[in-house]
Amino acid sequence: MNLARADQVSRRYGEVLALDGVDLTVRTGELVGLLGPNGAGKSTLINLLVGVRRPTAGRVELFGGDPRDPASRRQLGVTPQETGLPATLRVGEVIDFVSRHFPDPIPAGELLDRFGLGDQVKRQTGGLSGGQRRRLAVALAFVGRPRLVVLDEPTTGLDVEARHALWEAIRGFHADGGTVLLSSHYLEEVEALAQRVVVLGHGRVLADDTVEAIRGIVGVRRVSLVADDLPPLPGVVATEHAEGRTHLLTTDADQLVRDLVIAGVAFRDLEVRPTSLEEAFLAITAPDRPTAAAV
Ligand SMILES: Nc1ncnc2c1ncn2[C@@H]1O[C@H](COP(=O)(O)OP(=O)(O)OP(=O)(O)O)[C@@H](O)[C@H]1O
Repeated sequence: MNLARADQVSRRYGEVLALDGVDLTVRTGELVGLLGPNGAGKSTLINLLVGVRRPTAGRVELFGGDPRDPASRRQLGVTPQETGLPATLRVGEVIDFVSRHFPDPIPAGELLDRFGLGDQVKRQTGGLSGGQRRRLAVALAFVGRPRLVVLDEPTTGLDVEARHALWEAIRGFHADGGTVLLSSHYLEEVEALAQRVVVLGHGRVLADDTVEAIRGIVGVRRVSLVADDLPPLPGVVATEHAEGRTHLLTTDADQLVRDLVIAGVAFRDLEVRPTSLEEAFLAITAPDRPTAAAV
């Protein structure tokens, strides 16, 4: 069953086209990562799917209905990117307040243990660390035993330990049959959690595939050098020329450098560095861009 669906969805904010013809389907039992650089449109897509905003064009569905209809959101848990907790309320009181909205909430103690906050129940939220506050905000999405949880950059600002505690909680929910859509800047986070990855860039879906397939694409490196003439080189997925340098995008930089040496290329100023997600995707998905030509 489709729990959330976007069908040719666009969203404009004045001059900015934040989403441009996006298709996305989240099915029961999936753990889907939404990956993309700043401004790619991740939060906008999430806000449309959970009914906070309306699309400019296209259709959005949640549990088969309109996300803006409260009835469609009964089995949904959400943690937005920015959250605010009343500073003077205690952790237990916040959970109690949210729990009262649901017929069968998870007991506060159990929820807090799951999120590594078991000893914080009596603390005022204003006295929590930033990481503890974020974990509480994420935990609140799970209070009502939702079928679908949507988390917008759940681990931003968390240290490694807190991040891993949160990953465990998300994995536990998924292992019990829960469905998750989470956005992230971090490939590492999506790799650790998701089976399927949807990559957004400039408001478009650049890829929608398994983690393995996406890793293959974003594992691209940039071998950059100055050379007068280059022979055809195996393993180069795109070539760019800029400011007198040639940039070769490849999935195996070591082999490419060996091939350059074997071919006797008189290169100078060699640099090897990872491509950003955005660079890799733009290079691979838009081979007819003026600066990138598939070899
Ligand atoms: N309320 C708004 N008013 C005007 N422009 C907006 C608004 N919300 C988002 N945008 C613009 O829409 C585009 C997509 O933003 P969005 O927040 O969806 O991206 P994102 O992928 O979630 O980015 P980030 O990773 O930085 O959170 C950006 O250009 C952003 O500036």
